[in-house]
Amino acid sequence: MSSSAVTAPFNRDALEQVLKRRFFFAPAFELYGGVSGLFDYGPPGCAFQANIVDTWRKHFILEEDMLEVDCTMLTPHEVLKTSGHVDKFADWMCKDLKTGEIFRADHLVEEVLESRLKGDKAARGIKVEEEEDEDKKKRKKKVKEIKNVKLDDEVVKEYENILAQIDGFSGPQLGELIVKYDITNPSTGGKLEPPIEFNLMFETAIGPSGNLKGYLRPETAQGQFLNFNKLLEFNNEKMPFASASIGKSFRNEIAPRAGLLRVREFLMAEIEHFVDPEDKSHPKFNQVKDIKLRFLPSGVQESGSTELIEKTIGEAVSTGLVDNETLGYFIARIYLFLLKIGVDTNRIRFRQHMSNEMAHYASDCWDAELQTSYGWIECVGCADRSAYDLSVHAAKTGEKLVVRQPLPEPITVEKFEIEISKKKFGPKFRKDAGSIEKWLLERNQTDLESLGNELTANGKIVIKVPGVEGETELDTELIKIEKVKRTEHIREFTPNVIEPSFGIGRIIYSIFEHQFWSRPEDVDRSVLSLPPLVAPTKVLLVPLSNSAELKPIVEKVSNVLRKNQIPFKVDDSSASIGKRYARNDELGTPFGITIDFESLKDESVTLRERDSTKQVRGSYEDIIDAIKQVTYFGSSWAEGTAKLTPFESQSTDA
Ligand SMILES: Nc1ncnc2c1ncn2[C@@H]1O[C@H](COP(=O)(O)OP(=O)(O)OP(=O)(O)O)[C@@H](O)[C@H]1O
Repeated sequence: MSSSAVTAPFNRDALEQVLKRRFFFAPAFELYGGVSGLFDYGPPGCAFQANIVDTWRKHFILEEDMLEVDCTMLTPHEVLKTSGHVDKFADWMCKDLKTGEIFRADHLVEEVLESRLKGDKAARGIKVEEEEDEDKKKRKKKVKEIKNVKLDDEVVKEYENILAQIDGFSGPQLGELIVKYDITNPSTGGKLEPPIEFNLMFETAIGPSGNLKGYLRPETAQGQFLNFNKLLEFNNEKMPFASASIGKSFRNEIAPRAGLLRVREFLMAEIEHFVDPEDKSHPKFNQVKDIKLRFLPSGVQESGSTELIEKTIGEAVSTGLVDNETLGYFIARIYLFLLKIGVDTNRIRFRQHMSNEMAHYASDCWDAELQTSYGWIECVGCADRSAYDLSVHAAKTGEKLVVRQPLPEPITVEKFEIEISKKKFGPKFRKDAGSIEKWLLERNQTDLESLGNELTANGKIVIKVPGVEGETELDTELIKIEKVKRTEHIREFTPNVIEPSFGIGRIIYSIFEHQFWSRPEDVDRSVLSLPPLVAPTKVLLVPLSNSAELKPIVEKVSNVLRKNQIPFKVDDSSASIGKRYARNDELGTPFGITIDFESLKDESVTLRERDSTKQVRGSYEDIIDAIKQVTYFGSSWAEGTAKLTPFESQSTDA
């Protein structure tokens, strides 16, 4: 049973208590008061995460023959400068002039406008569903903003319009909104400074001299790009291909919040799929084309709406809503993965980045967002990053990051080429000769055409080379730029990159919310309906009593479970069987095996299913086989246990 089948409203407080009590995760360094945005995973959290990662590896890496790499988290400054992170990986923050309190500007605008809209609804007598978790209650007490004030209809429209596009505003635009709507520190009403940029990377120095500046990586992608040539060679130069990486990333978030949803250190799983820019079709697109998804296109958001459009991924690609087949293929595969690990199908949407939100080099970008009690949360990003990353690293290092493919037929091309008179260059420019030469050789065809035209017209060109003092003048004695005809046998191109990027912690937390419910007969008995495939422990082994007589058969069943590599736990405590099962329902353990005195006679045991509490009986070997079928081979409970005998005579859930 999934939570969607249960009528009781979701109770975040209750979920948080279970997650804490069962040590799925907890604030790190709690003994020292904790540090915002840092969390430790306990045993069930670790096992759940490991199973999700294992499923991810099988679903993506195994399925697509991807090449996994494990690159370092410490990254030199130069790499992240080239990738653009040093200059642009920032969020906008604003400071309360008086108290020094710091807010992330877009989140502040969002929260304040949302709370004003709620107040407006209340004033109009419209019922608003309120989350009543501790965190929110505390904040509500502090937030002076939330008043039941009716707003003008026009203002309501403006607010809704802004909220629909909240991810797309620049810092100065957020500053204007803060002034226009008189947004202040929600807890004190204090005035705020205009938003300023805050770079999210943790800076450090590599080595004892302190001379080599570095950062903890904010994503795993750069290591994959830098190993492109080695990976292409490993792949026998075959295209397209994908690399993948799973590892920690670090972001110094301005205001970590909402538990695992916004943290400062988190596990990422990222794919870089390298594809021919002239052919972004995907050979397996047919397999997914009929999958129906819910889309929130950029145009809809820009018109101030959040209405979802439902269509198949095939239609989305053929109508141009999603830019290309490969991007569409990954969107569908992301969806299937999320379903497999326990995300509720009704609470997934794919939101397109608006043009002002998308990186300038990206050609299309969609986020898989999951609905939680904190709103819609981006859990997977899926972007077509074009040739940006490989191009900038190639330009910086002078190393070609390209694919070379033999052409079926030779072709004749006309190209601008530059000829440098090295004999004259050295003596004339001395130490700068290398930099100037490198700069010239990095020019693309458009640059060369205009430089060539200038050289022909004026007999010289004047250029500014970074790192070379003043301007550099070059005449026809030093360089020639001419259009030449050549026959080419090889096509050389920089691949484009489609990048699905998963935040494992955000997905984990969303699944907790999607699969948490309470038994209708007793609200204090909560269940985490984690799919057997990813549940931390698959089986709870429960001897009916702790009589020594049952020990040998418990040992026997344990050994077979161990031999089959099925994670299990024995609970031979003196608590009632019902209590023992209730504990494990909270841990998401999908199956229970009860061993009783009958088992001594014929080695039969009872198998209980967590969600329905249905039971079947059979030999322990058949029961373990059924567990294997349901857990690892996709059988339903009914299919997996078809050969076993329904067992109803005694309820173990009492
Ligand atoms: N602070 C964070 N805590 C947990 N997960 C994160 C965090 N930042 C990013 N992620 C995860 O990494 C994935 C890829 O990162 P990406 O750079 O696309 O996120 P982002 O657009 O910066 O996220 P946001 O806009 O929410 O800050 C996200 O989809 C998300 O699942």
